Amino acid sequence: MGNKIRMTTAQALIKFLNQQYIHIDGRETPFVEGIFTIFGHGNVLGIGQALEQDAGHLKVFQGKNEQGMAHAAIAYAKENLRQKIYAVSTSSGPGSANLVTAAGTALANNLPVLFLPADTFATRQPDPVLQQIEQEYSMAVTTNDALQPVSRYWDRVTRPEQLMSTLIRGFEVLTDPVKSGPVTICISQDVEGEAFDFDETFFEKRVHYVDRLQPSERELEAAEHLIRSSRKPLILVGGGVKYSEARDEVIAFSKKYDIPLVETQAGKSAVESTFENNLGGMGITGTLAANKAARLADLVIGIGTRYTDFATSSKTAFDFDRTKFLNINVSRMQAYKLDGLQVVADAKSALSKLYDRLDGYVSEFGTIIPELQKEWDEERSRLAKVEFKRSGFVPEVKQHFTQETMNEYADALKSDMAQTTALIAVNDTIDKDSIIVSSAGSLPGDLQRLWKSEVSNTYHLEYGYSCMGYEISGALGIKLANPDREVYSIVGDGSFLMLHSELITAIQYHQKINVLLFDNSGFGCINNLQMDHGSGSYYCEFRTQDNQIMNIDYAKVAEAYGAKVYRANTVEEVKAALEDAKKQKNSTLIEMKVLPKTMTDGYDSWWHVGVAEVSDREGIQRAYQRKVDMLKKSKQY
Ligand SMILES: Cc1ncc(C[n+]2csc(CCOP(=O)(O)OP(=O)(O)O)c2C)c(N)n1
Ligand SMILES: O=C1C[C@@H](O)[C@H](O)[C@@H](O)C1=O
Ligand SMILES: [Mg+2]
Repeated sequence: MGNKIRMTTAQALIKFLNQQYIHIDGRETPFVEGIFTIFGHGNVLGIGQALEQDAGHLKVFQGKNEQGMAHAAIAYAKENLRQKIYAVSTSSGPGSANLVTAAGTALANNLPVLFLPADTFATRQPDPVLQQIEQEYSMAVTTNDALQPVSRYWDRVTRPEQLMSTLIRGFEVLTDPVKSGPVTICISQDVEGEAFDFDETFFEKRVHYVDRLQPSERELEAAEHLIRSSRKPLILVGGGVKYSEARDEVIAFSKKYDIPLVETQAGKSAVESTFENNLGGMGITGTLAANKAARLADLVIGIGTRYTDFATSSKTAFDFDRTKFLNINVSRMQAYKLDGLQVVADAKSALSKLYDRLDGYVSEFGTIIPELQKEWDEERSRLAKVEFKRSGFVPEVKQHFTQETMNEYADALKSDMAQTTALIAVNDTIDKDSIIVSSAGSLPGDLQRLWKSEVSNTYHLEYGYSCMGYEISGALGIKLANPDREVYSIVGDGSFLMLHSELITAIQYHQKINVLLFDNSGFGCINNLQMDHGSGSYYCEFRTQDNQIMNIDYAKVAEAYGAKVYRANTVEEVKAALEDAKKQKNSTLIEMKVLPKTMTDGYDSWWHVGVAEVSDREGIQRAYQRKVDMLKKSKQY
C-alpha cells in the first residue's frame, strides 16, 4: 500500500494542517493560517517539537491565557467569514479546562476553530500524571470530557493511526457552513510523540469544496407566494448574510421591492447603516425604528438568523397572530423556527433566485421607512449630547440612582461624561473602515442602537455567548485578519478585569489594537437588570467594603504592559486621544470614566428573565406581574 512516512503523531498533525484548502466560488485558499499555543508538559514535547522541527506555512503565536488565545482564533475565523482558521494547542488539565468557555463561544456563534488539548497518558503508566483529575468512577474520564458538550465534533486520539480518520472528520465539520463550530481533538501526551508509518496519501493536498446550497423550486414558489400575499414584509438580517457574502443581494432585493431591513447583532454591518432602507438593530437592544417596524410587519423574512431572545424581544417583538415568517437558512434546524416557511438554502443563492420572481410587487411601507429613520436619528442626536447636571439630572436608565449617588460617581470617577455621548464621539472620530469589536455588558446594546457602520463588515459583535473577555482577545484575532486596518476593542471595566491577557500578546507581536475602556466602576448592565426588576443595588457596583466607589487606574495597568495610554473624560479629550492613537504603531488604551445609568435603555422591548414569584418587595412583585402579562402576549415556543 504505497509509500509510508515515519513520523510522530504531532508531526503528522502539523503536516496535515499545512495541506488543507478551502474552495468557495472558484477561490481556493489555505484553510489553516496558524496556531496559538501555550506549552505545558502535555504538548511542548509533542506538538511543540513538531512545530519547531517544521511548522510549514503555519504562523505560530504564544498566547497568554488559553481562553484568550482561543477567542482570538474564533474572532479570526469570524473575520474571515469562516473560510480560514487558527488551531489552538494547550497542555492537559487546567490548560484544556481553560478552553471550555471559548468552545462555548465558538459553538453558540457557529464559528470554526480547531482545539488541540493534550490528554492524559494512553498507556496510563504514570497515572495520575500531574494535573490528571483522577475520577473514582472511571479512569477513562479526563478534563477534556468537559469539552464534549461545547464541541461540534470531539474525539480522543489514543493511538497514532487514529489521527487520520479523526482529522478527516474534523475538517469535514470545520468547513461545513451548516455544522461550523469548534472541533476538539484531544491527543494523549505520550501519543503525540509516538511514531507511526503514515500513508503518504494522507498528506496530499486536500481541497474542501463548499458549494452553495440551492433552494428548490417548491421553496421558491412558496416564498414568492408568501411575499406576494404580504403587505408589510420586513427583512431581518442575521449573521448568515455575512457568511454567505449576500450584502449586494440583500440591498438589491430590499431596494427593488421597497422592503425595510432590520439587523441582529451578528448581522449588523453586513449592509451599511447608511443604506436607505436600513432601520438598524432589532429587538431588546434595538432601535425604536426597527422595533416599531417589527410591530407593523405582517411577514418577517429572516435571513441567516437564529432568532435569539435578543432579536425577538423574547418572542414579543411581533404580532404573532398576524405575522408570518419566511426563514432562509442553510441550517434546517434554524429554518424551522417560529413556524416559518423553510427555505433551506444559501442566502445569496436564494435571494438572487427570488429577485426576479416578484416583479410588480412592492411593499406598503413607503414613507414609513424615512419617517422611522428620522425619528431615530433625532433620538441619536439627543444621546450624542447628554450633559450631566449636579441637580435635576435624569439619566437614560431612570429611577435607580438618586442624584446624590450620581454626584458621588461623578466625584469618585472625576468625570461627568455620559456613555452614549462618549460612544458616539468615538463613532464620529475613528476611520470608517476601522473594525470595532465588543461582546458583553451594556456596550453591545449601545452599539446595536447607536453605532453607524458606514463600511460593510466593520462591526464585530460576539453576542451568541456574550462572553466577557472576548473584547480584547477578539481584537487580536481581528487584527491578524486585517493587518492594514485599525481595530478598536470596545470594552467595559468588568470585561477588562475578567480577561485582557491577549493585550500583551498583541503588544508582543506588534499587532496594534486599540482598547477603548468604558469604566463605570461596576457590572453596569446587570445592576440595571436587578434594579429594573425591583431588587436593590446588590453586589454589582465596584465599591470597597466601606462603600467607597472604586476608581482603578486602568491606564496605568496597560502602560505597564507597554501600551500607549490616554485618559479621556470629556468628548474633546476622547477625540484628541483617538486622533493621537491613530498615529501610534503600538497598541493603545484609552481609559474613559463614564457615569453609570447613562447607557441607552428601553425602546419598546422586553427581556424574559427569571424573576422571583414570591417576595416582600413591591418592585419585585410588579416585575413578576409584568412578566406574567408579557408572556400572555408572547409566542410560547
Ligand atoms: C464570562 C461571563 N461572565 C458573566 C457574564 C454576565 N455578565 C454580563 S455583563 C456583566 C457585567 C459587565 O460589566 P462591564 O464590562 O463593566 O460592562 P457594563 O455593563 O458596566 O457596561 C456580567 C457579569 C458574562 N456575560 N460573561
Ligand atoms: O446577562 C447579560 C446581560 C446583557 O445585557 C449583557 O450584554 C450580556 O453580556 C449578559 O451576559
Ligand atoms: Mg462597567
